Amino acid sequence: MEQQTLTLTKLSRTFGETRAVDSVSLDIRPGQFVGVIGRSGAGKSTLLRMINRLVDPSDGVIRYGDTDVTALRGRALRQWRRDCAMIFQQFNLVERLDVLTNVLVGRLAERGFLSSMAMHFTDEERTLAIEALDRLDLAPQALQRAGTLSGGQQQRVAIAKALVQKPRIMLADEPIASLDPGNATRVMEALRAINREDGLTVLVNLHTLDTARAYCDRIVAMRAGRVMFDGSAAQLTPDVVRDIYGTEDLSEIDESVTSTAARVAVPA
Ligand SMILES: Nc1ncnc2c1ncn2[C@@H]1O[C@H](COP(=O)(O)OP(=O)(O)OP(=O)(O)O)[C@@H](O)[C@H]1O
Repeated sequence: MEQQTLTLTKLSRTFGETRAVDSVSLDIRPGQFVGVIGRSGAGKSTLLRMINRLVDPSDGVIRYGDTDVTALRGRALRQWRRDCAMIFQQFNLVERLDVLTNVLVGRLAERGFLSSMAMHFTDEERTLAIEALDRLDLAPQALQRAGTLSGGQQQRVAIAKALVQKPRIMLADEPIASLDPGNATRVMEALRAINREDGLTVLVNLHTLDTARAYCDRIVAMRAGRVMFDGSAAQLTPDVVRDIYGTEDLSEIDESVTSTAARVAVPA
């Protein structure tokens, strides 16, 4: 499916006195792999949630090509949410259902209410779901209950579920924050494979700086709702890191950046 540039213009969201996102402007070109980093509370989740309209902006505009995403309502808004699939830290699967059914639930966004309720899927949809699972090395687990899989496997099921939605953008909100290093690496590699093979734009919030450096073409760093840095991993010097994390003490930076979530091995 043809992809367009996602443009955020002076996008803001306030919650009471808190400016969670404060006048953020970004252009995200088709096929980019963008990592959003910053301390807890910097506004990363709010930014992602505004893009798929789970949270409404207080101010500013989101455009996708010629479409004013901020103005979408009803059916057009549902279509947009299908166009930008979202992966969450907590996987959001129905644990008692099997893996294949969980993936097929990704197709429900296409349907009217009644056919969704019936949970009836066509052979074509089942094939699509199995192909997506196979890409993520999970076809053998298709009939297993989702709740019996490891966290990393569940997150890859969530990615398969997002893929059958046939999205144009993949948004991932701290997708590896609850995973051990091995599983975190597999999930990041799955996102990278989808980005490279399908040319899908990926926008991922990450706690860990080394993960962002290892996987992202472009790193956007936020602090107190604002973009502090926007560039490549190579441009992310220790001085910039100090600015982003707001401390002079580099050992404290290492602590805050690497200890709260899984560390990911840097691929060769
Ligand atoms: N629904 C809400 N109601 C009130 N305040 C909120 C709400 N959502 C976010 N905030 C506030 O907005 C600011 C940004 O939060 P956000 O979750 O976007 O940051 P984050 O960088 O994603 O942090 P984390 O990594 O902890 O998720 C924080 O001060 C947070 O407390």
